[in-house]
Amino acid sequence: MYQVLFKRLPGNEEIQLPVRMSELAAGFDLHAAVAEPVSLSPGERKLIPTGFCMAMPSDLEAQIRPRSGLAYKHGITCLNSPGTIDADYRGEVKVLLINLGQETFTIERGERIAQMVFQTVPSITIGEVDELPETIRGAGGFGHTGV
Ligand SMILES: O=c1ccn([C@H]2C[C@H](O)[C@@H](COP(=O)(O)OP(=O)(O)OP(=O)(O)O)O2)c(=O)[nH]1
Ligand SMILES: [Mg+2]
Repeated sequence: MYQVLFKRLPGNEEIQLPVRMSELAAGFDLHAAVAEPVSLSPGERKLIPTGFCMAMPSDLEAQIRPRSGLAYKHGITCLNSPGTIDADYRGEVKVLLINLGQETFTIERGERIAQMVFQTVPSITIGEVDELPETIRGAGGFGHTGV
C-alpha cells in the first residue's frame, strides 16, 4: 500500500481531492479548480488547475488521463495524454485539456475533468554499448509481422 500526500492550495477548501468513483476504479478523478467557468472553443487548449500539490513515494509516477465520457460526448481530452506527474514535482497539478469537438465546452468549478492513475517506475541505469544483444526480430518493425 502506498500513501500519497496532497496539499490543497489556498482558496480551494471546497474542491474535492482526487476521488475514486467506484471501489476498484484505477483512476482518481480530478476536479477543476477554476475560479470561474472556463470555456474551450473548438480546437482550443487550456491548462486547468486542480488546486492541489502532491508528494508520492519515489518509485511512483502519476498519469493524467482523459475521462472517456467527456471525450465521447464533447470531444474533450488531454492534449499530452497521458500527462506525467514526476514523484519530485511539488507544483500545482494541472490538466492540459483540448476541445476536439465541434461545440464550445464550458468547464465549471469543481467539475471532474480528467483522472489520475498511479504506476510504479522501475529503477533504471543507462549503459552505452557498441553492439546490442541479437534477437530474431532484429530491426523489423512497423508492420513487419503482417496484419
Ligand atoms: O499533465 C501534466 C503534465 C505535467 N505536469 C507537471 C508535473 C510534472 O512533473 C511536470 C513536468 O512535466 P513533463 O516532464 O511532462 O514536462 P516537460 O515539458 O518535460 O517539463 P520539465 O522540463 O519541467 O520536466 O509538470 C502537470 O501538472 N500536468
Ligand atoms: Mg520533463
